Order: sequence, then structure tokens, then C-alpha cells
Amino acid sequence: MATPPPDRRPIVVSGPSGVGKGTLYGLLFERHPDTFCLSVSHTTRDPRPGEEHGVHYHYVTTEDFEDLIAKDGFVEHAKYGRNRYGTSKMTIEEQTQKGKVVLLDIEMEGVKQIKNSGISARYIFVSPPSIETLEKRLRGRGTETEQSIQERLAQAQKELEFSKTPGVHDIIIVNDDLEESYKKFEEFVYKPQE
Ligand SMILES: Nc1ncnc2c1ncn2[C@@H]1O[C@H](COP(=O)(O)OP(=O)(O)OP(=O)(O)O)[C@@H](O)[C@H]1O
Repeated sequence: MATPPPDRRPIVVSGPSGVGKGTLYGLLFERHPDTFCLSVSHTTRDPRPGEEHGVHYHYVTTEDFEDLIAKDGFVEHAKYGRNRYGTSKMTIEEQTQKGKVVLLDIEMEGVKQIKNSGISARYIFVSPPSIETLEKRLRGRGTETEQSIQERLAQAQKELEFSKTPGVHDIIIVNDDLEESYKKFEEFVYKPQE
């Protein structure tokens, strides 16, 4: 049985790469099926084999993407390399109307943009117990090259600095013991709106 949280606002989850964001909301999705969904981003990059339009991304042309920016259709958007990525207001609205609480997995610059977009959201920052632990997790995941690990650790320092800005996040969860962190995550998600 789906148990919807009383507060239906979208939830923005941010924190350094490798800190465990995906692990935490993965548990939430598993333990509360049909209740939450991850926002599907728009991208101008080509689909990779096995990826599906509307599931992994909304694949659009650069022209369509720019058109949507001009219409103020994104809550946040960014360029990585030659490709553009963004979260559209329409996607969030559609998913919310289907009865789901939308989670957005967003990096720091995106968080700043969402804050300025005027949408009403809740903000969770997931922090590592230490940079050393973060490095261990990134290495343990086995998905990164040495260069990518170094880049992510440098970026992590900036994210951790930003997370100290008062009033940006509603809760900061230090992801040390996974079950304990999950409990805090779930409790926050199910907290009634103040
Ligand atoms: N509390 C924890 N204790 C130990 N290991 C953890 C904990 N949380 C997550 N991990 C492990 O850390 C690694 C990184 O986790 P995960 O992929 O969820 O991070 P992420 O924040 O979603 O990263 P990205 O932003 O790069 O997608 C994974 O191997 C995961 O199993």
C-alpha cells in the first residue's frame, strides 16, 4: 500500500557525488512503492542503448531546449560539455498531478537556480562523515577513473562549503550509518508541512 506523505511539495536532494543520495532515495522508493518518483530531466544528448524517452530523459533538440528556456519552462538547467540538461516545470507538475511526490537529484548550481525559480520545494543535503569516507565510497563504487575521483572530491569541497549557507537546506543528513541516515531521511519526508 502506498502511504503518501502529508507534504506533497517536490523534494530536492543534493550532496557530493558518492555520498549516498541514490542509495537513500532508492531505499525510500523500495519501502514506499508507487509513492515517489524521480523527476525525468530534459537533455539534448542522444539516448544511449537501452535508454527510453520519457523514462531516463526527455530527449529534445537544442532548438526545443532553448525554446523552453525562453519560455521560462525550466526550474534549473545546465550545460555539461556540449550537452544541455534541465528539469522542466511541466514535468514536475505532471508527476505531482499523478499523485506522486517528486524527488529531484540536483547539484549545487541547480539548487541555487531552483531556489530562485519561485517553486515551492523542500531541500535535503546529504553530507559525508568526512572527505576520506567520501573518497572511499567513490572508490568502492568502482565507477570512476582516478581523474574523475579527483574532480568529484574537489567539487565536493565546494558543495560542503555551500551547504553551510544558512537557510538553504531544510535538513542536513550526515550519511554515516546507512539505516540511521535512512530513518532521518524518511522522517523528514513524512513530516507534515509546518
Ligand atoms: N551510509 C553508507 N555507508 C557506507 N556506504 C554507503 C553508504 N551510503 C552509500 N554508500 C555507498 O557509497 C557509494 C555511493 O553511493 P551512491 O551511488 O548512492 O551516491 P550518490 O550520492 O547517489 O552519487 P552520484 O551523485 O555520483 O550519483 C555506493 O557504493 C553506496 O553503496
